[in-house]
Amino acid sequence: MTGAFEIRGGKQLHGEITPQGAKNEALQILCAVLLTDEEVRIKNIPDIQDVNRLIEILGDFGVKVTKNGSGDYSFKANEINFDYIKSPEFKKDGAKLRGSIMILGPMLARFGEAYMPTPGGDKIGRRRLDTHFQGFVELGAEFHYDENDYFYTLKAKELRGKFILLEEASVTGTANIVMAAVLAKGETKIYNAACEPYLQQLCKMLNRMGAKISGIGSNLLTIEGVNHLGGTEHTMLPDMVEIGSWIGLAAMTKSAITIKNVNYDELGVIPNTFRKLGITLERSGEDIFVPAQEHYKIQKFIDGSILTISDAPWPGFTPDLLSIILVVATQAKGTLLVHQKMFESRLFFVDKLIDMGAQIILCDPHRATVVGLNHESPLRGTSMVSPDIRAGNALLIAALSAEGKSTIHNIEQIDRGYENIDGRLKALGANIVRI
Ligand SMILES: CC(=O)N[C@H]1[C@@H](OP(=O)(O)OP(=O)(O)OC[C@H]2O[C@@H](n3ccc(=O)[nH]c3=O)[C@H](O)[C@@H]2O)O[C@H](CO)[C@@H](O)[C@@H]1O
Ligand SMILES: C=C(OP(=O)(O)O)C(=O)O
Repeated sequence: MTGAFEIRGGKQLHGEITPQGAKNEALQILCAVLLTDEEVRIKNIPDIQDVNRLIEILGDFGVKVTKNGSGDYSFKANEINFDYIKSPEFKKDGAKLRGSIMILGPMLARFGEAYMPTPGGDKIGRRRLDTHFQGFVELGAEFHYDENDYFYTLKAKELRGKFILLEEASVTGTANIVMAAVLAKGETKIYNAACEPYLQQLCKMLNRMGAKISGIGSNLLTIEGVNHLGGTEHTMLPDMVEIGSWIGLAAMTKSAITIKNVNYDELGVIPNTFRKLGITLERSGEDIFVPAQEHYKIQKFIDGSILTISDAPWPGFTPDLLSIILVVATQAKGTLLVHQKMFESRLFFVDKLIDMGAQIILCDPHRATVVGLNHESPLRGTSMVSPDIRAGNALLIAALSAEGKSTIHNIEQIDRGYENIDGRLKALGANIVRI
C-alpha cells in the first residue's frame, strides 16, 4: 500500500477548480498514436499515474515521445520495438493498467500482430474482455490466450470489414474494434457500439487522421477502411468524472464552488442527476457554479416512490460517478437507492461510510439504500483504505465533510486518476496533507 492522506474535515471550502483532461479519453487517444508513422500532438493530457504509465509503455514500444509543455506531448510511432513487446518486462508493465488493452486494436491493424498481458485496473468485480476479442476475430484475426501466462496474442494477415453486433456496449471494446477497423479492407459496421463523448472524440480524431467513420455519437458506427492514416492534433475534453465529483464535494461540504470550463453540453445526464439529489447548480457559460447549501432534499419519483439512481451505458449515467452519488446522499434529506448494475464489487466501500456514521443498507452487491442525515449529524473522521479509484475519491469527499481527522491509505488508487488532487483541494481551502 502506497502513501496516505490525512484530512481534517468539517471545513467549508470556496473558490474555483478546473477539471483535468479526461483520464479515460486519454487512454484511448494515446493508443491511437500507434496507428500512424506520422506525428500526433495531444494536448490537455492529465498528469496522472495511469496515463503516465501508458506514455512510458509507448516509449518502450519505440514511439518517440516529446513533451512540449504541461499536458502537451507529441508522439511519433515510426519504429516499433517488437523485442520489448514480446519481453517479460512488457508482461509486467502492460498489466499495470486497464487502458493498455487498447494497444491491441492499433497494433493488429497496422502490424498484423498484437500482444497483451491481462490488463490491470480497478478490482471492482469481473471485467471480461470477450467483446474485444470477438470483434477482432470477426474482422479476421486469430486469437490465442495462454492461460499459464495470462497472455493474449492476436495475428492477422489481413483484416476484413464486416457487420459486427457487439454483445455489450463495452467502452474500451468499441474503441479497440474501431481502431482495428479503420485500417481493415472494406466496410465495417459496429452495432451496439458504446457512444460516450470520449469515443466520439476518438472517432473524430481518427477522421482527422484520414479515417472514414460515420455515425459518431450513435450506437451504429460505419467505418470505411483506408490504407494509411496520417498525423493530427487533438485536445482532451475535461474529465466528466471529476466534474461530478466536485459538484458532490461542494454539496457535502456546504461550499460555494465554481467548476471551470466543463464543456457543459458533453455532460449528458450528469448535472440533472445531481439536481435530483436536491443540489442546486447553475450553468454560467462553460462553468458550473454550485452555491453553498445548508440542506439538499432528494426528489422522489412522480408516483411518490423512492428515487433510484443506476448506471447505464452512455447516454445513461456513468458507473464511475455512482460512488460519489452514494456519498453525497449520506448527507441529503431523504432516501436513495443506488443500483450499480455493471460492476459486481464496486459498492463494498460503503462499510467505511457506515463506520463514519452514514445510514446505509447494502441490500446486495449491486444495491445500497442510503438514508440521508440532512447535515444534522456529521460523518465522523476515521482511518480507511481506498479500495478503488472512484471509491477513493468518494471517501476523500466524505472525509472532507466529516468532523475530525481521517486517514486514507492506499492513495495510489486515487493518484492513478486525479491530478495533484491534494494541491487542488488545498487551493479550495481543504486541510489535507500527503503523508
Ligand atoms: C479505461 C476506461 O475507459 N475504463 C472505463 C470503461 O471500462 P471498460 O471498457 O473496461 O468497461 P466496459 O464498458 O467494457 O464494461 C464495464 C462493465 O459493465 C458491463 N456492461 C458493459 C456494457 C453494457 O452494455 N452492459 C454491461 O453490463 C460489462 O460486463 C463490464 O463488467 O468503461 C466503464 C463503463 O463505463 C468505466 O467504468 C471505466 O472507467
Ligand atoms: C474503473 C475505472 O478505471 P479503469 O477502467 O482504468 O480500472 C474508472 O476510471 O473508474
